[in-house]
Amino acid sequence: MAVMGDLALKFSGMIKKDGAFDLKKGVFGLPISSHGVFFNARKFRSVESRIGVQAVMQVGVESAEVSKGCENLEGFLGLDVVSEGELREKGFLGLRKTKLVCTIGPACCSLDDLERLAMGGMNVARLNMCHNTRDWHKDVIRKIKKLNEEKGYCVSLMIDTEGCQIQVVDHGAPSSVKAEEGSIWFFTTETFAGSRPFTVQSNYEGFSEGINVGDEIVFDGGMATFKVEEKVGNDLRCRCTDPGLLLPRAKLTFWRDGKLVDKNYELPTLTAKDWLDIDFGISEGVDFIAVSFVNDADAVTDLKKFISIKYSKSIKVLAKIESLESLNNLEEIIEASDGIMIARGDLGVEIPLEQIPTVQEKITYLCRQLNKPVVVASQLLESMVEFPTPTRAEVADVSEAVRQYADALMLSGESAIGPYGQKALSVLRMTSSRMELWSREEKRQNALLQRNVGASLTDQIAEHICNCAAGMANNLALDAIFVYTRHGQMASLISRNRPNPPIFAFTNDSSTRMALNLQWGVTPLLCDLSDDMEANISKSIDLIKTKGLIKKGDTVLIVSDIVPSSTTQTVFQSIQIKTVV
Ligand SMILES: Nc1ncnc2c1ncn2[C@@H]1O[C@H](COP(=O)(O)OP(=O)(O)OP(=O)(O)O)[C@@H](O)[C@H]1O
Ligand SMILES: CC(=O)C(=O)O
Ligand SMILES: [K+]
Ligand SMILES: [Mg+2]
Repeated sequence: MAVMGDLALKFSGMIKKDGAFDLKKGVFGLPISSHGVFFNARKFRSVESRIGVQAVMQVGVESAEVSKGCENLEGFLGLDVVSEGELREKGFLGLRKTKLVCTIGPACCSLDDLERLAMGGMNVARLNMCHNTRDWHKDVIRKIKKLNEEKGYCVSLMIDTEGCQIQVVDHGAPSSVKAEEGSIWFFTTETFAGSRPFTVQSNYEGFSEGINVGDEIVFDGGMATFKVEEKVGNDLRCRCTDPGLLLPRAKLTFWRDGKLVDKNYELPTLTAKDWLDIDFGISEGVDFIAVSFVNDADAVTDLKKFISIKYSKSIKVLAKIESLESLNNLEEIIEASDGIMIARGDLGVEIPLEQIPTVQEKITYLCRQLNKPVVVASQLLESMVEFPTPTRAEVADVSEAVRQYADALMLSGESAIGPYGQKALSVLRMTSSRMELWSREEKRQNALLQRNVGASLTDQIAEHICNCAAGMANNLALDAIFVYTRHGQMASLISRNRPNPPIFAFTNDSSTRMALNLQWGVTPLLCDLSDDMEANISKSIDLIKTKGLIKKGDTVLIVSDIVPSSTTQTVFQSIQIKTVV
């Protein structure tokens, strides 16, 4: 623990221009050298599934591993208590489609608080590694796992890396300083204790490199602005041109002729502390890693390789879109990732605010096209950090994200530090349910076009089956869609069509179940799956009927992509409709 503490401290102090990269190599070098020893079935599947028989063999290896942990699922219907309650109360069409992510912080970290959020519809709990200690995060993770195991909730866990950006060093008190118009300030990397009048210390050694006289320095996307008047060695002498508050850890951006001077790419996406946080998260069993300040696909690809080689397990990697550079490489980043977070907070520091709505719409559209879940994050209900009711504009913003068919919405400070976290969650819940209903009534999903994403024939067949399934379920006004899936691919392909009936995804892989928690309209269930598809179907229908959740006359559409573990059996991709008798 002492080592972790030291590193954390170092990185919140000064970013060395090369130090962080060296450390990253150190962490990464270890698993790379063992490449070839740990062959991972999942990795094989994605690469080799285009080569027929071999793919079946590899999937066979994996399914054998997977079923090891699920031996006692026979006759068990792993439906979470919240979905079950919602289903009983509101029926199939009443199930909420948009998923909800809550950032956990000091205002909601007791077991009771967490349970209230789980009951209120939190699908994913996000831990921002920028704040607090690993022990604090460990405690939250364990509490959530306890709630899942002992009380039947199904809340997935996400860690969000700190990353690094050019910031003002936090000297402790005073918490903020006012800069008056025309006042002269020095920007430096020289370290000093306490605060020094008219001096701002940056955390990045190279902050002034490439910056010219006449350039502007903007605090936190517009809190205050300075014009560079003189370069003095590594320091900058600046005049305040737009007065405002200088907060500790404020983000610094540099502008020339109205355009951002992009210095982010000089910094590593994953610092040494981030790698330690990632190791910590994986060993604590989190389901998602959200990577801050991704600039290109490489950061995501490297991390996914690292996880598959070192841990041989499936942990979903989400790329956070919050830099100008990430917008330039958007499509390759989405393709490389398991999902995207539109991190509007930091994004709004790098691009003009008026561009955020169109950028958001473009990203949500592209993610759906490429079949990757997308989370819309930051300031959705910002006023609720302080007040018990949202502004009308905030409700309109939430509705707009739902109208765009985002998979998930995220609370930040509203749940982490605000006193009205549960209320904010219920505002998200009610607002999204309302917009979902309107979208169904208006038949808006009929206009959704899908891009073909499958490369192999098998993948293309799966995709067409899912598109047809969604169309049939809507046109025939069926009650529910059941999909049997080991890796969640079919469930996500159906979800992509945003169909009216709820999608129940039956899987025997608990990591697939937790990952599907972020997917629009999918209720994941953990159950036993055999190679006998007909037996799987009738058993799950019986179990749901026994619980009184489905009744005689209900009609369900059933989709399956279970690939049998024996190569002598054929791949079972099917679509069928059953009326409950
Ligand atoms: N674990 C925590 N401990 C203390 N404060 C927290 C914690 N998590 C969040 N907060 C507080 O909640 C506020 C909003 O949280 P959040 O983590 O979403 O910040 P953010 O700045 O939007 O995210 P990021 O740092 O990834 O850009 C933060 O300013 C912070 O004060
Ligand atoms: C969520 C986040 O990182 C942001 O909005 O900046
Ligand atoms: K973060
Ligand atoms: Mg951010």
